[in-house]
Amino acid sequence: MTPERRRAIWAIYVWCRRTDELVDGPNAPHITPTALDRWEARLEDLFNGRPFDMLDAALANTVNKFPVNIQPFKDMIEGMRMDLRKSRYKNFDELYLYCYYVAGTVGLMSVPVMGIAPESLASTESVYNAALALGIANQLTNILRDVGEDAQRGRIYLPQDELAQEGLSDEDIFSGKVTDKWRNFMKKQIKRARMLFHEAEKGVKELNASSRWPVSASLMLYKQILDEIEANDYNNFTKRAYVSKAKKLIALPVAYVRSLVAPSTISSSHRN
Ligand SMILES: CC(C)=CCC/C(C)=C/CC/C(C)=C/CC/C(C)=C/[C@@H]1[C@@H](COP(=O)(O)OP(=O)(O)O)[C@]1(C)CC/C=C(\C)CC/C=C(\C)CCC=C(C)C
Ligand SMILES: Nc1ncnc2c1ncn2[C@@H]1O[C@H](COP(=O)(O)OP(=O)(O)OP(=O)(O)O)[C@@H](O)[C@H]1O
Ligand SMILES: [Mn+2]
Repeated sequence: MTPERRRAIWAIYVWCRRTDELVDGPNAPHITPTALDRWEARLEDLFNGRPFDMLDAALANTVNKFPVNIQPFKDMIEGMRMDLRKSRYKNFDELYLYCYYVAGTVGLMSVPVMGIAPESLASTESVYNAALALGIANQLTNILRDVGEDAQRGRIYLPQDELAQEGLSDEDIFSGKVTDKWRNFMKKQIKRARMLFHEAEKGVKELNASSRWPVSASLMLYKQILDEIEANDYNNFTKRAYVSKAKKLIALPVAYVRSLVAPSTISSSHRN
């Protein structure tokens, strides 16, 4: 990315990390909905050019330079409120909403910084849809990787109706035994996450040329966590799926070559 864009993404990353840290970090037990209201007031202040601290100032600078909207930031805070309120999700619709709040929003925050290629003929809406898909896919992957860890905190970020369809209950998650029922359930969840990564891939080539490589690389790296869950024979209860340094290094040149694909132009959109 260009140095300016890189700094902007860094500022967004830091704000997201700090927001997540409120509910997941060492101070989490003291975090009340009121504390999140205060965090939201700070967000509004920095969007109005009145940052509270140095890190807020970095984001204030970013929203000055790029046409970033405040809504996805507010939505992420809403996701943290949701996380404080509930620890079960009835169906995929409910889980999707949570994933939008805490991760789809990251895609919406990033596109105005990454920029859409000036020569792209894709609709703005379709690029945002791809960015949303990448956020949701990442979050679903994060959830599938962390099933055991989350269960230890009493949390199950999986659709209850789909667990039931497979004959699984909360108890099965807490006992953490890899059974055929669990493998079947996991196969379907992995398939859904891969579909969303595929949706996202279509959008990468529409981004500004300098932004394609980092997005393509992070997409490939995160998607590979799904392969590692399979390689662990679906034991995401006691084994943390991770992509080795070697595989990460190999992904970089592959992502680079993919990032050279040109955006859709008149000729390519008329191809079919
Ligand atoms: C057209 C197109 C494809 C555009 C690209 C759009 C784009 C850049 C999308 C980025 C998507 C992305 C990186 C989403 C992050 C999703 C995620 C995993 C969120 C985590 C939430 C909380 O979950 P949980 O508590 O279960 O997780 P932990 O166990 O605590 O990890 C988050 C932690 C929320 C906070 C998110 C971040 C800290 C990541 C922010 C990242 C960026 C701003 C970098 C984006 C840049 C690039 C190059 C991908
Ligand atoms: N540069 C990046 N590209 C793509 N995704 C990223 C990037 N940086 C962070 N993320 C996503 O944001 C999430 C949170 O980032 P973080 O750096 O805190 O890592 P983490 O794996 O969550 O670590 P921890 O287990 O300590 O919370 C990551 O799991 C990953 O999904
Ligand atoms: Mn977290």
